[in-house]
Amino acid sequence: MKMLNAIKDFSHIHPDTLAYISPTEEMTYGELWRQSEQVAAFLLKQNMEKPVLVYGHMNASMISSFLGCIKAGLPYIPVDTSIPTDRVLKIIASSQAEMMINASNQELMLDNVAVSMVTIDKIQAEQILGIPIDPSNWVFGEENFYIIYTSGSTGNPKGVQISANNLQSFVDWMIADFPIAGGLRFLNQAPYSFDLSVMDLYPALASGGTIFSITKEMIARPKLLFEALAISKSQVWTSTPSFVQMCLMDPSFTEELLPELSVFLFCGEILPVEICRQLRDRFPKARIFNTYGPTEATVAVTSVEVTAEILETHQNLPIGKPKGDTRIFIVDEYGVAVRPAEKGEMIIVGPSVSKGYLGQQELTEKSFFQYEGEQAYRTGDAAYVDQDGLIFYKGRMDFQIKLHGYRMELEEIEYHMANCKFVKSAAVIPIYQQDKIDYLLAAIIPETHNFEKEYQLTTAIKKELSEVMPAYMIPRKFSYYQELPLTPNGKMDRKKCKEMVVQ
Ligand SMILES: Nc1ncnc2c1ncn2[C@@H]1O[C@H](COP(=O)(O)OP(=O)(O)OP(=O)(O)O)[C@@H](O)[C@H]1O
Repeated sequence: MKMLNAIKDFSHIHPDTLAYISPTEEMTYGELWRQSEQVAAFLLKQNMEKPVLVYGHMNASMISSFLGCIKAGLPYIPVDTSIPTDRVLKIIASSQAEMMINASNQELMLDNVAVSMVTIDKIQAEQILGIPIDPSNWVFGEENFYIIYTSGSTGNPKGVQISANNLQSFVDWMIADFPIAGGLRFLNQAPYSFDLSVMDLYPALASGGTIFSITKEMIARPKLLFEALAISKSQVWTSTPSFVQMCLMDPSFTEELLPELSVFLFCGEILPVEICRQLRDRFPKARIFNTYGPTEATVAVTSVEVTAEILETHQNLPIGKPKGDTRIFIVDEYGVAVRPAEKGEMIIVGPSVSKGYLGQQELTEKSFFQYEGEQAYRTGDAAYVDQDGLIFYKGRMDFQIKLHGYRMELEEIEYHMANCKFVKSAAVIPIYQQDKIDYLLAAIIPETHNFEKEYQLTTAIKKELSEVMPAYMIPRKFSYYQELPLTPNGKMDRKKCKEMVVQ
């Protein structure tokens, strides 16, 4: 595989360059290559065929374990320590994994499970023969490189299989179409079980860059987070919009904190215009990109640079245009292409589309198909294309709700709310009575304001909303909070928001 060969060459020429830094650990390219050889040799000795679970949270040895699995011809499944045990068990059952590498410093107790656990220390302590690993063992072509589990609407995790070819197509695009020169520092916010992390991990390693990780403990304690950012020397920022929004709440989140930052890459959620305006003010030298994609098409497949002109001319930011090797069609409910500017479901066709969900034939057939000899995926995301060929995301089809007979999208309401003068961030929650939605409730982090009473603030927000949306879409009740919960992946946690507001 081209990418793995690039990492190999770089490790041999620059063994002392840092591949990975966290405030508690460092790992050079030489060490990364050596440790991954040991992991591979250990795995080859076990003579296994099933994917290998790699458990941990932002540990350097997670990365050497990933590469070790790949060199042994086995795909890996990243499992972050924040994933509840019950879900880990479901992932083990679904993947039929026989081995778990524990790269964390904490023990994981799994009862009655036929999976062998091994720590990195144990692997390193073994006398292992067979190094260097012959590249003929490496994962290759359509073979699976990693399997990332997404939650799926049923609550049962779905294992998205990403092949070496899928990943290579993504990495080639990142390096060719984004300002990612060799040897940059990449900030890593997303845990490895979330595919947004792939956006920093592999472009960094494939270009001789360095990954700087921030842990969930830091994210939970802004003081630690800002101390880490201050020493990170980050040049490429990759995160969800929700995460950067949290950072923007602190006035010290400016160019002075991160003087070398040159690129912001966003993915995973709607990127509000207001966030980009603030970023342009605070980081005037940095370029901002909005990218879009589902895990099923390898992280991201569209992109747009959010320039001053785009910001001036758009109230809703586009998600951009597809990468060169990929086509996106917008189709109606019968699968027929809609007319230009009409809304429909996005279908992604191209070499980074996954072969499907591991061991779930029926689910795979529902969402994946072949189109003109290429793999295609029904995203479940609504969108339209404007006359310049820019795609605009219009929410998830399954976030569509019906209230008093009107069909509407919760994300669209949230989007308009986030653009209101007095709103920093908002989640819109449908409140049910029996099986029917009774009304909508908005959970809001307000901007600083001078209203004496909350109802005055509510009136002002409702007035602003009435200028951009019909009355039936405006939430009936408003609640105000200091912060709204995020998922471990850094996206807005709608489930927790709901629990919070209906208490
Ligand atoms: N730039 C973007 N703007 C708006 N929405 C986006 C953007 N990028 C991604 N998304 C949304 O995120 C979805 C992909 O996210 P991901 O593959 O992580 O799965 P998820 O459904 O968010 O999470 P999970 O299935 O694990 O609960 C896309 O289908 C889309 O709805």
